[in-house]
Amino acid sequence: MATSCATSTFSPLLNKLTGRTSMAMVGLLSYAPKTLTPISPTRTFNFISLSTPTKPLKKSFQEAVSEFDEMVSGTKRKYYMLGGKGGVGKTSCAASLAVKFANSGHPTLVVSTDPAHSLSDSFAQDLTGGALVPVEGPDSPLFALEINPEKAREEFRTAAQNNGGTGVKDLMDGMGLGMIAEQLGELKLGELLDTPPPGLDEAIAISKVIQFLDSPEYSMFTRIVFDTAPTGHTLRLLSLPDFLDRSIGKLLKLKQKISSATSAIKSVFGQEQPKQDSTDKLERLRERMIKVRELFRDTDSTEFVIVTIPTVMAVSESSRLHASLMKEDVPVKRLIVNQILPPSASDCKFCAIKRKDQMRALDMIRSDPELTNLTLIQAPLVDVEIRGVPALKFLGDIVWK
Ligand SMILES: Nc1ncnc2c1ncn2[C@@H]1O[C@H](COP(=O)(O)OP(=O)(O)OP(=O)(O)O)[C@@H](O)[C@H]1O
Repeated sequence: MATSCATSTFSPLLNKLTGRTSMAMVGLLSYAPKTLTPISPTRTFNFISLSTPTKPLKKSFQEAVSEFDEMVSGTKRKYYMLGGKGGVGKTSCAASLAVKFANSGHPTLVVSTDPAHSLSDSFAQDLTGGALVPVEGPDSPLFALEINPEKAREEFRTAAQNNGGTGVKDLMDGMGLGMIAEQLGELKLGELLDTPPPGLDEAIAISKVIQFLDSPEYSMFTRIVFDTAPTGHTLRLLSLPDFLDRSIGKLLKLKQKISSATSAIKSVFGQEQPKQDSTDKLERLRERMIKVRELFRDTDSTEFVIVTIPTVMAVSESSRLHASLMKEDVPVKRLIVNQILPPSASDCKFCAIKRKDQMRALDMIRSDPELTNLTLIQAPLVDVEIRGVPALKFLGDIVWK
């Protein structure tokens, strides 16, 4: 008997047909447009059964559990960074993890450092503004924060310029020391300031969170979940703290040289000393960058969770991401494979072909030397958009077990 792929009303029938009782199974892909009903706490969500895989799977994959007990245990603060290719479901998985932590008793903070924020969309709540916003719904406090990358970038630019960029060059030019400034040109400071390297905004966003976390307002949070920017950004971010550390170090050294070279002139002409305040600001930024680097590598408190989908392209990118994370000594244990289709029990050719492709991608993961040892978490493709706390709770209860 043929079953349709168009609606979710077939679940009981399909379960009967397949003899499956553990999970409701729904049709996934409809060629007809589908009207989404608004999400309410009473809404029943359906998802895809994966209880009949086509091939025997290795233990961790078969169980498909994230070992959430380990993630939730202890009150010492832990950081989870979710990252992967664009559009694979990083935000949905990060937000669902944050909801799950909060419902498990952890005061939780979820932070978006992706310049293209989608946390507000995911929680169906306005979280913009760069300040902590309480998320309504979970049992324990859950706050969200979308960092404004433009603001963060501006902060760096101002601090750096006050300390050794154009400000210094102008000062030196004004004192007839332009030659020295040119000789120092090889430091490429102007370039750094005028065109900040990609990933800078995210690095500053994370460093900002670290700065916040020292304040009493943030001390209650025992779980911090980062929804990070897509892979390319994350990779650049990883090498960025070192780069910035070096660059800011150069700026500070340059400033030292300049202040000693010009001190005599300044005393003659009565020029103002550059403000100590801005040097402190730059020095603090440098220290925070070092903390970001340390945080990313701290196996006791931090874990990077890779999110992917079962396509050859996404798996290849995840493999490269994992290799880069390993190279940078960033701890990774789990890989979420999101949006998995069910075995095709219907006569829907599209679903069958799509599923076959996905199985090939899953085989790739199993044989990929970079990914094979990770705990693989299967997240099904659900038949509604994951939006709002009830939907995130639903997804979280499937993914984080
Ligand atoms: N398991 C799932 N089942 C159904 N829809 C999903 C699932 N996971 C994610 N989605 C949907 O896919 C879309 C993209 O998800 P999301 O925003 O979480 O991805 P992302 O990786 O954070 O994207 P970006 O890289 O653009 O930030 C959203 O509409 C989300 O609701």
